[in-house]
Amino acid sequence: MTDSDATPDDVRLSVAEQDSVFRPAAVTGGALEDLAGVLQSAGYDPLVTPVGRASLQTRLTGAAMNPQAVGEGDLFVAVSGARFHGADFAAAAAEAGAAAVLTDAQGAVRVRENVGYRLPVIEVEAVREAAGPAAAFIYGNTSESGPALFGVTGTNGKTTTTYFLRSLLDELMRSCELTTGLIGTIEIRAGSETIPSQLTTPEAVQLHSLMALFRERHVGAAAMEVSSHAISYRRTAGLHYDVAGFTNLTQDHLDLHGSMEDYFRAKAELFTRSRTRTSVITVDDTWGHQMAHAATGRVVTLATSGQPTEVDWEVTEVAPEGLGHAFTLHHRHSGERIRTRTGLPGLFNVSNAALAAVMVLESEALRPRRDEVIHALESADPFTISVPGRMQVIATAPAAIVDFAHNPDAMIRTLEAAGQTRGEGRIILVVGAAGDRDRSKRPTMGAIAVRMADHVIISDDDPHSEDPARIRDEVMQGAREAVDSGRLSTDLEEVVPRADAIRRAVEVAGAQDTIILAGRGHEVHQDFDGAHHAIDDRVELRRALDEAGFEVLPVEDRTASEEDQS
Ligand SMILES: CC(=O)N[C@H]1[C@@H](OP(=O)(O)OP(=O)(O)OC[C@H]2O[C@@H](n3ccc(=O)[nH]c3=O)[C@H](O)[C@@H]2O)O[C@H](CO)[C@@H](O)[C@@H]1O[C@H](C)C(=O)N[C@@H](C)C(=O)N[C@H](CCC(=O)O)C(=O)O
Ligand SMILES: Nc1ncnc2c1ncn2[C@@H]1O[C@H](COP(=O)(O)OP(=O)(O)OP(=O)(O)O)[C@@H](O)[C@H]1O
Repeated sequence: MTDSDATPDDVRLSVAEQDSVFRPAAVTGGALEDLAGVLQSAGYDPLVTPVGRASLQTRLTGAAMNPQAVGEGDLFVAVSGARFHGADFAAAAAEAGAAAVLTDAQGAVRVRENVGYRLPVIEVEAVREAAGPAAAFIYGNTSESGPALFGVTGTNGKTTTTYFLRSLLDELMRSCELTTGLIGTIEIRAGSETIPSQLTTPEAVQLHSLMALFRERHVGAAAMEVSSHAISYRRTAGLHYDVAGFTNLTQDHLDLHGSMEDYFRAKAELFTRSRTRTSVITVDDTWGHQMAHAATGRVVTLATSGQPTEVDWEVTEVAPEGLGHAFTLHHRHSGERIRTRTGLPGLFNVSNAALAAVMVLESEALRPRRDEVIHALESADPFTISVPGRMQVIATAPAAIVDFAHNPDAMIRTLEAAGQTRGEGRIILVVGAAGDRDRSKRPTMGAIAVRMADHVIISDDDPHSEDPARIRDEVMQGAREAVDSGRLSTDLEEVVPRADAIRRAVEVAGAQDTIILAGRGHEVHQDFDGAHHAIDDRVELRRALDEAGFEVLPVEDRTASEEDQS
C-alpha cells in the first residue's frame, strides 16, 4: 500500500467491470452433461432440459449471476431473490452469450417464457447452493487446487485480521516466489493488482472465478472475509478453507438472522469438516466456547483475554508499545512462546493479530517452519500495517482517529481504547447509524456513546432508503435516556451534515483530547436514498484539523505508531 487512504472505492465499478477483473484468462471449462453429473453426485438431483442432444456437449467456460456480467460460453445462474427472479433476465443473458441456465423450477418456466428453447436449462431446487459446485467444476477448483485459503468470520475484526493475515502471508510467500490474495469489504487483491469491493464476500460464481485467477497470478495463499450474509446466501459453497478463524460474536445483522442463536448457527456452518480443515476459534466469550464445541474437524482454540483453563494458544504479557501493544503467544501444550506486536491501537487489535498469527502457524497446507514465521514477525512487523479506516490515526494532538465501529461492541472496544490513552483529555465522538440495517442497535449505540465519551455529536451515517432524521432520533433517544438515568454530564448535540459534525468535533477539541469519528471508516460516499454524496471522514478530519491549526500526520504508508517512533 502506498497511501493509507488509498482505498480503491472512490471508483465505482459496474457489475460487468468488476466481474471482468475476476475472470481468469484461460478456462478449460466442462461439458453441460458433465456438469449435470457433478451436481447429481453432489446430491442436487438436477433435471436437464437440453436444446437438442448436441447441447449436452456445450462447453461452459464461465459462470455469472448477473446478465451484465455474462460472457460468451457462460452458465447463467438465475436465482430467485427477495425482489426479482434472475430468470426474468434470461433474454439479456442469452444476448450476452450465455450457453446454459442453472435455475429452479419456477425459473425454468420463466426462461421458456422469455427465450423459448434457445438455452438448455439445468433445474435444481437449491440454486444458490448448487452455484458453488457448478462454478467450481467450470473453473477447475477442488479441495487441493489452491491457493491455500484462510477465511475469517465474526461480528468484528474480519477486515483487520485478513489484512494482518495477508501481510504475514506476503512475507512467507515471497521466499517461494509466490504472491497473496485478499477478498474483503475494502478491496479484492491478486498480488499487487487491486479492485474495489462491492460486497464483503462476493457471490459463489465470482469467488470460484477468483480462485482460478489467483492460480494464474501465482497466488499461493489468500485471506478472505466470510460474512454471515455470505454463509446464509450460500456464497461460499464449493470453497475449501485450509484454515478458518473466528473473531467474536456480538449484536449485529439481526435484521437478517432474527436472533443471536440464528446468527451463531450461520457462522458455525463455516467451521465444519466438509468446508474447513482447521478451525481456529477465539474463545474470549461464551459464543467462542460454543463455537469451539460446535465446530467439527480439527479445532484449535485461542484465548486473547481472561484466564482460560483449556486452550491451545493464549495471549500473555501484553504491554503497551507505541500506540499499540507487544504480546506473547503461548502454546499451552508445547510451552513455546512467540513474542510479537501490533502497532494498531486497541486491545482488540492484539486479538486480531493473535488470531492471524495462529491461523498461519496452524496451517496444514503451508506447514510453515516456526523459525520462518518468527523471522517474518520480527523482520516485517506484519501487524503494524495501516488498515484503511480501522483505528486509522490522522493526528496525535489531539489524537484524531477514524474507525469503522458501527455496532455496539465495536463502539465499546474503540471507546475503551481511547479511554486507556486519554490521560487528562476528553473524548469527543461523532456517531450515527446506518439505515436499512438492524434498527435495534441504534438506541444502544446512543447510550454507549454518552456513557463512554465526554462530548457526543450525533450525525448521519449511510441512511440508505430511510429518513435520516428518524435514524438520528433513534440514536438520540438512547443517548438521552442514558444521560437522564445515569445523571451524566456528557455534552450531547446533533449536527448535520456530517462534514459539519466533523468540523464541530475539531472546534471543541484541545490538543490533549481524543476525537473519534465512528462508523464509516474507509467509506467515501453516503447513500441518501440512492443519491451518493461524496464524503471521506479521513479527508474531512484532516482538513478541519489543518484549518484549526493542528498538525496532521502525513498521508503515507505507515501507521501512527511508526510515526511515533521515527
Ligand atoms: C440482503 C442481501 O444480501 N441480498 C442479496 C440478494 O438480494 P435479493 O435476494 O434481493 O436479490 P434480487 O435483487 O431480488 O435479485 C435476484 C436475482 O436477479 C438478478 N437481477 C436483479 C435485478 C436486475 O435488474 N437484473 C438481475 O439480473 C440478480 O443478479 C439476482 O441474481 O441476492 C443478490 C444476488 O445474489 C445479492 O446481490 C444481494 O446482496 C445485496 C447487494 C447486498 O447489499 N447485500 C449485503 C447486505 C451483504 O451481503 N453484506 C455482507 C456484509 C454484511 C456486513 O458484515 O456488514 C457482504 O458479504 O457483503
Ligand atoms: N476483535 C475485535 N473485537 C471487537 N471489535 C473490533 C475487533 N476488531 C475490530 N473491531 C472494531 O470493529 C470495527 C470494524 O473492524 P473490521 O472492519 O476489522 O471488522 P469487520 O468484521 O470486517 O467489520 P465489517 O464486516 O462490518 O466490515 C473496527 O473499526 C473496530 O472498531
